Amino acid sequence: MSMEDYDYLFKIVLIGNAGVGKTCLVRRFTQGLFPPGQGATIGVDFMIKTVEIKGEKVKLQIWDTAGQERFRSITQSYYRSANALILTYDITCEDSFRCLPEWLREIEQYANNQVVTILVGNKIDLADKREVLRQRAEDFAQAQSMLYLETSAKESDNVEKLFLDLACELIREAKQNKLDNNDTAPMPGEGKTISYLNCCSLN
Ligand SMILES: Nc1nc2c(ncn2[C@@H]2O[C@H](COP(=O)(O)OP(=O)(O)OP(=O)(O)O)[C@@H](O)[C@H]2O)c(=O)[nH]1
Repeated sequence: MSMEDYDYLFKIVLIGNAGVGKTCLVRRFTQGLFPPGQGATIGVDFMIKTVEIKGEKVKLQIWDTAGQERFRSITQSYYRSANALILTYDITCEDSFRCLPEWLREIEQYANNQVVTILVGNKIDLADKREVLRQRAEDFAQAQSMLYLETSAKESDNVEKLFLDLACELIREAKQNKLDNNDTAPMPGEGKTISYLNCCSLN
């Protein structure tokens, strides 16, 4: 495939506390594996996967950021150009959920105001260790106008759906923006509600 052989190019950035499973989600999606003994990300990693949605080729640039506080100034610089953010927490770790408002402040401060954000509760294979009820997370996501999905990188649960639904939403927005000719682009600081689209759900 040549460099130009795609219809859309989107940048997706994963953020969230250390250890919630961001790298495992990316590796499951891009390489189809669950890496044993995955170490902490240093700074930022980058992977590419091209998918086809309704006959259109969509190239996804996926940026996996380190959750550790000490890398925050590096990772913040990747927010600005993101088309979508995957804000991840671990359903077995209350702390990772409690930190979400802090992450939302980061998004508010550093991301572009058109960014599509999806909240992801990872590690649903560890159901008996769950600390954050699904309803609570759904309510939180809805209050913040975010999409919500629960995944397991380990069991490959909802991982394809996560990235394909996002790609689908980004295509929809790109087409809409073209139609609107940017007349209705939100003003800085104006919130944006995203409707959830299931147009290319796999399950
Ligand atoms: N049971 C289970 N464990 C998972 C899952 N996803 C990730 N893990 C484990 O959680 C730990 C952290 O995973 P990472 O993918 O490195 O987490 P991260 O969010 O990228 O962490 P940082 O790079 O430090 O920000 C590893 O031990 C993984 O094996 C999952 O879906 N289920």
